[in-house]
Amino acid sequence: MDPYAAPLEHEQVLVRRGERSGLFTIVAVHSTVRGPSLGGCRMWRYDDARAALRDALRLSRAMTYKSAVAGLPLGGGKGVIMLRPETVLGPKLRRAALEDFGDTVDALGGAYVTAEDVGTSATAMDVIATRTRHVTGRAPKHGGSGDPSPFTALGVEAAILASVERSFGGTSLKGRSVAVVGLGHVGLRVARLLARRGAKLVVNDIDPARKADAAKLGARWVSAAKALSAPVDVYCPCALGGVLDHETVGLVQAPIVAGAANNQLASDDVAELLRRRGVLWAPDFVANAGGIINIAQELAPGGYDKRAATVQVRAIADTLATIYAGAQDARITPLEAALALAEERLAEGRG
Ligand SMILES: NC(=O)c1ccc[n+]([C@@H]2O[C@H](COP(=O)([O-])OP(=O)(O)OC[C@H]3O[C@@H](n4cnc5c(N)ncnc54)[C@H](O)[C@@H]3O)[C@@H](O)[C@H]2O)c1
Repeated sequence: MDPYAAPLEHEQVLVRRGERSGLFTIVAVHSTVRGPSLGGCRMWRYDDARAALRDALRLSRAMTYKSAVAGLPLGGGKGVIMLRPETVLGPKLRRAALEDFGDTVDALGGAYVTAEDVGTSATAMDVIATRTRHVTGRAPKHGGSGDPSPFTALGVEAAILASVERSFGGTSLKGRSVAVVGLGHVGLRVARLLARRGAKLVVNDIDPARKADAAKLGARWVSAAKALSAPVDVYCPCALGGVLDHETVGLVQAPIVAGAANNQLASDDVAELLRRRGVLWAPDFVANAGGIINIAQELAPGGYDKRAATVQVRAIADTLATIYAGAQDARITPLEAALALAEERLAEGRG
């Protein structure tokens, strides 16, 4: 059985071949129960249409849970512009594909609102905005909130503080050690925030060019394998997903895992393996919601307000504390507690 199979429980899935680019654009609207479905537009190479559709289905579902747990008045959706392995993406074709995607978004009449994701940027959102008004994450000069990464990083910091408080009884990071893997847009910012709080850092990135950043932070550079099994207080995955599976979970020495990466668990049952090992895992879709919380502010009646966004992002710590307490009371994993909270909020939306 395909371990990554996506259940079809969506409200709408629209697949269109773009009239300008000839490329397939897909939008999956998982839920609009709490509000318009919001999720990024991924421009990515796929071997076949099934893989592209599966991505849209899985990621849109995850967005429903992420926004519900964060208490946002939003549902979950996701867009995909499907490139073929052989597609040569010059500036003309890129623009044509983004315009085509804009038409697909517009055809949904506001049920889906797009944002940036892997392969797209604030500039891409400006192109999409020539075809539809259902766009967020545009550059600040266009009234948007720009790059979401600083807010995602702030949310991960809040998640780490809540986890440290739960495990050690205080939020001070002085003398605490953290292994950050992936020093990209989010990870490097997280590392900076933690260094400022006095944490000792162990870091890794697949890209050796990041060693200079590590040196500036006074962080110790180790291999990815060493970072995973480092005897630190917190393991903070900020690269790609699937890092914790049935094999790697046994290597984790840190009592806390909290990071930005999406889909950290290769499968949901890994959450129970972590619990049995006494590892506190901050569900990824709770810890990394800072970016979407910030973007949601663009849709607020008064328009984008950075200060309000910051307050809401910091509240990820409170959400996580509630999830941890609920998990302990019910003797379930933080993942199950987070999903239960999401279901509760979805039920409120339906009621
Ligand atoms: N950017 C956001 O606002 C945001 C929001 C929510 C979730 N996320 C998730 O957080 C993660 C990081 O996002 P980002 O925007 O910083 O991406 P990014 O591409 O800027 O950074 C990822 C970093 O990880 C490194 N990397 C990749 N594979 C690696 C590996 N196997 N071992 C070590 N390092 C590796 C890359 O070299 C890069 O420096 C992703 O999983 C993303 O889906 C990001």
